[in-house]
Amino acid sequence: MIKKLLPALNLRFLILLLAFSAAMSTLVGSFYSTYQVQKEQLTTYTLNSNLAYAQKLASATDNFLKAALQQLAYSAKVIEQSASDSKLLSKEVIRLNHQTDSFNSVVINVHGVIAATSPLLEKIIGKAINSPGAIEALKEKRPLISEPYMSAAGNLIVFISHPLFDKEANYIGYVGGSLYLKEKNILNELLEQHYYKGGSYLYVVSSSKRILYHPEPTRIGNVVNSNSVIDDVVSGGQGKSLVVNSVGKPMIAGYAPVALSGWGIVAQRPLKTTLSSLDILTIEVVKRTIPMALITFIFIGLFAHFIARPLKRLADNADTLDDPQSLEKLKAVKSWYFESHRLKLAMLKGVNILQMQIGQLRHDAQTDPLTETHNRRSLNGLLNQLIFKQTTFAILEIDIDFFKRVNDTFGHDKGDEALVYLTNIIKKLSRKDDIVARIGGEEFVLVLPNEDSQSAFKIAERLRTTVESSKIDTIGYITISIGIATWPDHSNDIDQVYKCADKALYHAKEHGRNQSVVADLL
Ligand SMILES: Nc1nc2c(ncn2[C@@H]2O[C@H](COP(=O)(O)OP(=O)(O)OP(=O)(O)O)[C@@H](O)[C@H]2O)c(=O)[nH]1
Repeated sequence: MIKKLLPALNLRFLILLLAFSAAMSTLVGSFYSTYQVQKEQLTTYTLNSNLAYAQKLASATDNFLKAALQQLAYSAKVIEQSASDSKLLSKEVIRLNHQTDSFNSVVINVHGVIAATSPLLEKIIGKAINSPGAIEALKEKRPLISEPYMSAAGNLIVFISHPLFDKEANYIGYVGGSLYLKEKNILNELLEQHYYKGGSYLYVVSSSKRILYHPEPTRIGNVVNSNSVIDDVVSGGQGKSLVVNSVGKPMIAGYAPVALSGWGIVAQRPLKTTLSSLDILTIEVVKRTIPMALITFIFIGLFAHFIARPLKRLADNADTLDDPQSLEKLKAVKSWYFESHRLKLAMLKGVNILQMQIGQLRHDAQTDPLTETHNRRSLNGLLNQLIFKQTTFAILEIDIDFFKRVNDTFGHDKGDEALVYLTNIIKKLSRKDDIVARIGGEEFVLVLPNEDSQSAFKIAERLRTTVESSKIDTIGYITISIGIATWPDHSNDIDQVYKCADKALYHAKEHGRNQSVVADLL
């Protein structure tokens, strides 16, 4: 299994993999952390701006309500001058109505009966009023902003009133006005100045968590429970928070209370919208990063190639160190950095030693140790090469005569010296392309390429006579017998040629030794 995997996992691939994963994790990591930091900043910024906006609107609403109460207080003073004067009452409520343009105005006497209205509604003048706001105002006898309530005509109303007292400080009723929350009024106008972009909106709740203002009119009048922001703002708290709105959307909310009425103003923006610009920014950054990343990867690829190349070449050569050309191939490897250079030097050293040893072994395997001539195996190889090249040749099979006697008389060492001595004579008389081999104890072969029987015989005779006439210091004179055969004249089969030479040599021995004999043609 591992062996199967190994070829794919080359160094270049591993460097690429490492560089790619490092670059990718750095990129993804930096994108992620940048995104997170910016998301945090954007969220915090939106939280803060929503809080600031809610505070601003809460204060504006507070001022609006304060102004409304002050206007009522002024009217109350005017009315208190002459509460029984119905003309004055009418005049003042009309003036009040026109002054504020925020709500209608009405004067109620101590019995809860309507004394004057603006706009003028004659049919209700003199009638008792029993709306929750009116009842509350009569009961409280103080400047009051009522809880919102639903009127008989189905309007959501907040009733703002100021009590009336006579000169003796007896309570004589109140002057007040209704603010119709679902209709266009100054409160709506104030709130609608809000910039509703990207899903941002704000809403106002009463102290009883009823929605007084909402950009979606159907929500007005609804009571909102289980909302931490509303719970906090109606308790007078202000702050900022991530909340989920009534339709399950995460929102970034800022909220502040309206001190005078106990209402709460919540400004919020969908988290998704807030972050969408960040998503676009991130995609843009990724897009712009891609070309640079590609260039980097190409650069890494090239670099990986240059790092891996010398090691790959060295590894390729490692399999064929016994190849005679491996030394040259190794030298050609451009080992441009420290480790590859060290490796190359070590391999060169190894190859040198290996090839020297191989050379020595080859030499040993092919050479006769005593005479340093070819042995039989080497001779066969060389003859096969000649045959392969169709080079004709003659074989001289040379055998020392009565060599046993030499050994017996002078000892084996002297016999060895005689063998070396004979070798030197053979070598001296042979030409560059001739092959000298020792194939047995005192048996030699001299191969003469491109020689026929005749010229081979002449050379054999020259050799024989030279030996015959050369005195070896330690043992005196020796003679040799030579059998001669040629390839392919005697046979195409090299074994048969040997046999012919053998026969000729045997013939020489049989007929008095110290002679050269050419084998008969078969
Ligand atoms: N000194 C020495 N003697 C060897 C070596 N190899 C073989 N001999 C000897 O060579 C001799 C060969 O003897 P024989 O085969 O009887 O032949 P010969 O005495 O030369 O007689 P003929 O060949 O018939 O003339 C033997 O005594 C071997 O011991 C060697 O390496 N060194």
